[in-house]
Amino acid sequence: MSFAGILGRDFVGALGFPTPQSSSVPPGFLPTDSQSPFLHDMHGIHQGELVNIGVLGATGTVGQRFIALLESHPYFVVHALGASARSAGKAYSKAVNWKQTTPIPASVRDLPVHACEPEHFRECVVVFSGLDADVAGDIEAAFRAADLAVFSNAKSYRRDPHVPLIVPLVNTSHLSIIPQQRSLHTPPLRKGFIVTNANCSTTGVVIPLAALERAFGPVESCLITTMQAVSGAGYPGVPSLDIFDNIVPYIPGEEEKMEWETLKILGGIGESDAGAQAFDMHAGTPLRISASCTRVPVIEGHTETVSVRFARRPPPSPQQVREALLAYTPEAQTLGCPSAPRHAIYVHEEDDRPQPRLDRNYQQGAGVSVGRVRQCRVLDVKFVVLVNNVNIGAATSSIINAEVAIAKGVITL
Ligand SMILES: NC(=O)C1=CN([C@@H]2O[C@H](COP(=O)(O)OP(=O)(O)OC[C@H]3O[C@@H](n4cnc5c(N)ncnc54)[C@H](OP(=O)(O)O)[C@@H]3O)[C@@H](O)[C@H]2O)C=CC1
Ligand SMILES: N[C@@H](CC(=O)OP(=O)(O)O)C(=O)O
Repeated sequence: MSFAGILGRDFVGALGFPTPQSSSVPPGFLPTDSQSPFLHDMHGIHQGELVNIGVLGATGTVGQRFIALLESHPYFVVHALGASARSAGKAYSKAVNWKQTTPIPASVRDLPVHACEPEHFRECVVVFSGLDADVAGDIEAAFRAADLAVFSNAKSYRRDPHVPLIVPLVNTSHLSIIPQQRSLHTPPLRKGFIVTNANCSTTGVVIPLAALERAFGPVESCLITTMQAVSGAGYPGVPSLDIFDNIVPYIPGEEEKMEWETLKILGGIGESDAGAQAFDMHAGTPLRISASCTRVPVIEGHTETVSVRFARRPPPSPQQVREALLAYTPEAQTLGCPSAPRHAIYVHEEDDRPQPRLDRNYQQGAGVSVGRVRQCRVLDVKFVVLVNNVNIGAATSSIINAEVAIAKGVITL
């Protein structure tokens, strides 16, 4: 663990940004390093410096979570809001059907909601998008063309060969493709780009898979079954008469997304003969994935059962897997990003955890919880993972991605 990690928390704590629950922290895992001379620059931000951000789709499930999470952010300040023509022209508190457990932040209540046009966001450095995927494509392209840094939750650009699909606890190295993305525009963009997050169920599974690949080398096969919360479908989402007392064994497009997104995220970036960068889709050791996705009567938190086979023989034991998950430290954490969880993966020893109601707020929904790590009689090892679909599955991922982009100088202020 570098000293940036602990300084990040001290810096954040000093600014009043909520720190993760210490009761969830595995014993013996906290670094003990002390002060560093680099405190002011380690996030790519000078202490006291603020960054204006905009939220597109600000009235939706993900948009509301952005606003709730950013209320006490140490340097991001919500400056401009956008939504559909139904909401544009109204004060935020009048446009939104607020469903968060904390009140609408006072600084946002009276902000006007604009149409999603770049001219209203000119003073923003970063734009977070929680737009409906039906409209996100054109709107996000217009914002990028206006030289804005866009962090999107929508699926529209995830397959684009020049757009990184980043789960911030896994593949922040993929930000290296941004200069190529900018260069493809005429004239080349100086600041604009699009970074997308993954599907929320993909996010939940790639975090433990990345930890396992780091410790034990490539995973060869993976079988996943999801039990996805209704909030994944936005608001009002699945009708109550369809989901009470029920399980729906189909979520359109979800299984396909999980199966290919995982390959882009866990793959590397290679260089073609012509010198262009390209995602290798886990080509070195092909990873076969089969996902089955279901909708269950849970409000927030997707639960997934995962079975894996490793390329390496003999495979690691369940105990070695537990230790590797617990030890996993993503780059976002070592960079000291304020919204990164202190511990990416909590490993439960209890047989009846994780559970969505009990575990979805682990590390403010920024980490994932794993349990029931055990031998698999068909593949090698199996476990259960719980991911907060609205936090690290959506809004928190975009926020950490933007923090990493600033820390690495991809966004200059
Ligand atoms: N919910 C989740 O757990 C996850 C969601 N996502 C993705 O995030 C995105 C947002 O999802 P979610 O918040 O659930 O969706 P919601 O349906 O709750 O919100 C959609 C937002 O898009 C806005 N919008 C709709 N049409 C237009 C338009 N024509 N022009 C401008 N804005 C428009 C809405 O504004 P208005 O209120 O004015 O209609 C609203 O703010 C989607 O792409 C989704 O696939 C990704 C991962 C997880
Ligand atoms: N489809 C997911 C949420 C979502 O919107 O996914 P995506 O961003 O991949 O369309 C769910 O229902 O839980």
